[in-house]
Amino acid sequence: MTPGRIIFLNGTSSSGKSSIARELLDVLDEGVFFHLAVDAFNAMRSKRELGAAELDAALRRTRMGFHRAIAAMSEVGKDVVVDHVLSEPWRLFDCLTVLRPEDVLFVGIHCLPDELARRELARGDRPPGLAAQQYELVHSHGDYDLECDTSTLSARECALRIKEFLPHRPRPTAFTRLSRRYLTDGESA
Ligand SMILES: Nc1ncnc2c1ncn2[C@@H]1O[C@H](COP(=O)(O)OP(=O)(O)OP(=O)(O)O)[C@@H](O)[C@H]1O
Repeated sequence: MTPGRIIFLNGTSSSGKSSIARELLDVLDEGVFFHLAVDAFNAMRSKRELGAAELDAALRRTRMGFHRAIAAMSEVGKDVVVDHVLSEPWRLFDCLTVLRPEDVLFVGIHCLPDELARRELARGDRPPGLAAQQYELVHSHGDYDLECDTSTLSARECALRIKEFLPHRPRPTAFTRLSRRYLTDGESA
């Protein structure tokens, strides 16, 4: 069975990942893509109050499960658009461990800090300062197949750029280069 393609969108909160993922499902007309969002996985959890340590452990395992769900969908031939925030090094390392690197198109979603703060205030459903706190962390590995800046492009325009790029993605992929750096050569983040 041919593995499904994985379009992996990584950026801070409010950078526009979910908006791009929705547009991608609309514009990608070859194959059937599924949008897998880390937020949606977190929202599946029962709402029982947890202590700080228990919550941390639950969130970590939820993310590990999320990474494996992406791998499982791709393994059974489903194409996926992933919407994630790689704000801790282990999240990227875990993805590098469980996903087939050649199947991943790794897309950095950027947005200027002032615009992120404006969006956070306007949407009102994210704590102020969340995006700023993640800003330096999410792109620290510094390698992508493609990057989009939503300060200047609409979600639709980003989706169209990704669609156009998908058949021409370079080999080795960014995930392959990152696997070599972090898993084979043992570089730390
Ligand atoms: N390209 C864009 N230009 C202007 N506004 C945008 C753009 N993309 C998204 N937005 C707006 O920014 C807000 C956050 O967008 P979205 O939910 O797509 O971000 P996200 O990265 O998925 O955030 P989170 O990780 O917090 O769920 C929304 O109000 C959305 O309408």
